[in-house]
Amino acid sequence: MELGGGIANYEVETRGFTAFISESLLQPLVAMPAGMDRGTIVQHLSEMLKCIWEHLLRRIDFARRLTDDPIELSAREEHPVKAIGWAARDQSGVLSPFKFSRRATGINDVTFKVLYCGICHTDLHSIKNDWGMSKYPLVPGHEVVGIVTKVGSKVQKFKVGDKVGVGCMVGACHSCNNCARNLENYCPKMLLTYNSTYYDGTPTYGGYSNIMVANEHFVIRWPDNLPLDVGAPLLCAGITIYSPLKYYGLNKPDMHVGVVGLGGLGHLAVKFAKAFRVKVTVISTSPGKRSEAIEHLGADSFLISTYLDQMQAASNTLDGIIDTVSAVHPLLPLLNLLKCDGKLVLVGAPGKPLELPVFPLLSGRKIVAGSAIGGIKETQEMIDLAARNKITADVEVIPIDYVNRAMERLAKADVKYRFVIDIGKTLKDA
Ligand SMILES: NC(=O)c1ccc[n+]([C@@H]2O[C@H](COP(=O)([O-])OP(=O)(O)OC[C@H]3O[C@@H](n4cnc5c(N)ncnc54)[C@H](O)[C@@H]3O)[C@@H](O)[C@H]2O)c1
Ligand SMILES: [Zn+2]
Ligand SMILES: [Zn+2]
Repeated sequence: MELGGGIANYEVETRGFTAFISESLLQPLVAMPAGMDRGTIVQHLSEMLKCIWEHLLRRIDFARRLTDDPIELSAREEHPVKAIGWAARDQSGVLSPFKFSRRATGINDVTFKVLYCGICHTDLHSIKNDWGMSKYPLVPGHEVVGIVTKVGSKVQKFKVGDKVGVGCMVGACHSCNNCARNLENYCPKMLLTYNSTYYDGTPTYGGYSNIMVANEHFVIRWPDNLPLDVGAPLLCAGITIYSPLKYYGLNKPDMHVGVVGLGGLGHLAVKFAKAFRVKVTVISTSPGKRSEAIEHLGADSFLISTYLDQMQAASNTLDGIIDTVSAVHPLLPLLNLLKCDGKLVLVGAPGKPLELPVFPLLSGRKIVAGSAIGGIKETQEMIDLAARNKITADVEVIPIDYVNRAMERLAKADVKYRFVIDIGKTLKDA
């Protein structure tokens, strides 16, 4: 079609959308294929554009289906809600103030003011790129609690003023076999609270920030009698040990369970196992943690993993072990503690592979397994159970500007047992 001003333009129409091909775009192509007439070139170009249109439309449809929200393929700068947080910019892991934006509250979204956020060792692995998949700037934090400030028109579970939490996930496909079993945590399309790319193409940012926006499916109702600061770590550390205790049948009162690594996850493993009336042995490299484990946390016994006589005497006594250690460590001493059919469940996530000796597995039909957080339904169940049984984390509440020092101390296991950032009172716009 011929438009005004003497410039030839061509029109391509698909599903109600129209694209114009300008003469200037055509020039380089006209020059290339010798002997091809202008009409054929336009035809090829039209086909190409149609393909691109179809592809884009399919992506938009897909994103809409997933969230049921009106999706805009917007750049991150275009999000309307101004947010502040602390981000790592590279694998030095140093965190510093960061301005960014969050999407407006979609029809299925809950927006909340963040009050507290726990510091998980995963945050430390992530800012340091221990697993080789960190994208910067990276705003960590997946033990996020606060108060709802806005809800979308289709939101059913929440209203303004409610206390809520968000853990490690903010998206899943809702149609795969794992989602159908309430195991969004094992959905191949699961989106993490930070370091993932959301359906609109923007990065997800975690809870070391003043505002969160999340689809209500991924928001946890907060029980009235559960304090926010000591409850926040349940959203990752709590569910990460609760889920395998249940799934691997280690929550029966006649069981004897070992807990390896008495940190954020480990101390909650002891508390939940005791709530299940399970016998608990803590296995640690630090003799100094004995009285803490037994007198304070209620463990029944304590082993030092490097004391061979103690470990030998305890061999063949445990039904299962929850291993929360964040660094490479030997598995052989742990496998020897298991009874026949015993299960060693790894939840710690060291950056390098562990060595797995096979003979101790064969001789006792033992199992080495893994587990990652838990589904949303199970997380809600765990939070409600924790509130009923008054299970909370032992925390050191810190201001946001202490976060880099806290990371250094966490790397040395110098915290009892979880740092929690007081975001509400200490994160201010500079
Ligand atoms: N599977 C999951 O879904 C999931 C969820 C949360 C955290 N994690 C991972 O679990 C691990 C623990 O997280 P956390 O927040 O409890 O960390 P943490 O630092 O609070 O606790 C780790 C514990 O491991 C001990 N430890 C460290 N190196 C050791 C070694 N070489 N030998 C023996 N003990 C050692 C420390 O003393 C500490 O007590 C991390 O790797 C984290 O990324 C996994
Ligand atoms: Zn975590
Ligand atoms: Zn899925």
